[in-house]
Amino acid sequence: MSKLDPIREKLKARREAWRKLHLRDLFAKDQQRFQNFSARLGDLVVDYSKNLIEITDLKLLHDLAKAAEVESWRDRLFAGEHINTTEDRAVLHVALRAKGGAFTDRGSDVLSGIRAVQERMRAFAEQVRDGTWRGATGKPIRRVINIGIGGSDLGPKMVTAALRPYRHSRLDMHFVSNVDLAHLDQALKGAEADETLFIISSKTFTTQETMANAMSAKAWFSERIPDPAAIAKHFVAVSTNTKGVSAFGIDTANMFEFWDWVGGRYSLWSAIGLPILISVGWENFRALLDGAADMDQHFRTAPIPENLPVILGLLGVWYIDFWDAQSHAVLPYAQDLQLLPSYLQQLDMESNGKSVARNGKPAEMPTAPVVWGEPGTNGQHAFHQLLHQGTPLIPADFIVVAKGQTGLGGKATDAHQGLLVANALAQTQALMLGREAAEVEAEMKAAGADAATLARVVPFRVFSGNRPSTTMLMPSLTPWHLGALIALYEHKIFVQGVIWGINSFDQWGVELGKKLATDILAGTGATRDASTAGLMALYDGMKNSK
Ligand SMILES: O=P(O)(O)OC[C@H]1O[C@H](O)[C@H](O)[C@@H](O)[C@@H]1O
Repeated sequence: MSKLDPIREKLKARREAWRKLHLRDLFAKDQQRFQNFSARLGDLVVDYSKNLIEITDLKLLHDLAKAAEVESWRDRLFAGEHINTTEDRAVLHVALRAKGGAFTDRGSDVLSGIRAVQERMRAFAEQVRDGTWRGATGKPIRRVINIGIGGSDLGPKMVTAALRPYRHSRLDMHFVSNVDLAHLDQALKGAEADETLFIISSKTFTTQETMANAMSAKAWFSERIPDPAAIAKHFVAVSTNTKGVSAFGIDTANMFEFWDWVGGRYSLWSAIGLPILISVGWENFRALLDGAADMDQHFRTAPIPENLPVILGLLGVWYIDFWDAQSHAVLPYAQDLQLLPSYLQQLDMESNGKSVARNGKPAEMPTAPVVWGEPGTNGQHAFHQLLHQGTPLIPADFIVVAKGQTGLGGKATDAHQGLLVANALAQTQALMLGREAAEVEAEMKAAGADAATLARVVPFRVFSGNRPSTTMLMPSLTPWHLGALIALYEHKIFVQGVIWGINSFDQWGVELGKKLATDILAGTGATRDASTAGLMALYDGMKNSK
């Protein structure tokens, strides 16, 4: 029996008690509910009062965190212990953004290496930005194409998109991840070889898709500029694999290094962030790191009841383990955060999408949810129907930014932003309050509806309410706020991994498919089962048909 079990039993009982509770009543009863159930880091405010919790529930959840030793696991992470046991690695992405302090792996300092690479990245990015980095024909770079996948794509792509107003106007940023050649084709459309910089980003420098895209990019480039010496001006690499980079034909002088203690999905703070740095410049990149560093410090020092990542982690555990929630919606009310949900899909689902605990036994409780979402208000006109009236319980994060960043300025920005924020708040209110039959009836009667119409329509216009949401509010989407927000999710996911007793930092689940794809390419894979054999035969026919 786990020492968490007695607390879990109490939480189960509380979940039963909730069958008679409604958030509408709790808000009516407690004028302080917002103050009691919100926390902040600086001006990043997290309002979790519209969640299905009372003080009793929160206290039990805090007990759960304590019993799972969240604080000691957190300290082990920051101390550089090899908590990624299956790969025997430290988990030190926090060192990449640290403002100072001491971070070691196997007793050696890691900060000096981080600073040295940051200096090289900064110098290189500065040259690309100010135009002193010249291409093969002496022109400055206009297009940057990052070739990478998973963690070597999603983080830099999401952040570069989110920091749109901070981007360098001459530099057009593209991200190619899919091995479908259509993706590279799109990025190369209209590109001039002598004005294009390719960043080949791969921790391992063996990832099939990235290597295939990098080879094709090199072939495209060499067709246009056959001089082998030109490669050094147009191709740089970001990797932990020096040999692989040299073998590919990139001068290691043009390689930006990182280390095995940086997990792919936690790597945007490392040299993998080079496209971000090139696009927004050092000051803004450093502000992004600072936001994350400040969240790290908060995570390290804030007591559990005020600790944002712990609070969010516990709320997720509450819904997944005790309310049978299977998904979690991320709804940024900021178009520039449109890629945040897909970024968080990898962060959360690749970290905690596991069913074997650290001790090699089956996990005791359900683990990571399906993470999904779209920017508001778009989602309201698509899937919010299900959030409001569907059968599953879907906790949702609403990310709200007070000031818009359109650059159009003036009244238009204010008017649009007013609409956007009103919609975000209205959604959380509607989910929480719901709408009872009596209210619907009264409104319809006042509008002149007869008894037959009421009978036909009222049940369909009822909203149960009592549907949980968390609102994260910030003044504007600055690099600092974005850094803090990403680190908040990183640590939330870590807290959940600790409570579920799983290692959030390996990803064995992605291996089998890679191996089988290799077998299928080699022609040995189709013999394993009739479905694959049948599909292969059809595929062979289709690809050869005229
Ligand atoms: O950076 P790379 O070594 O090319 O890896 C790219 C990605 O592919 C792997 O399969 C993992 O699932 C990801 O965690 C990783 O980010």
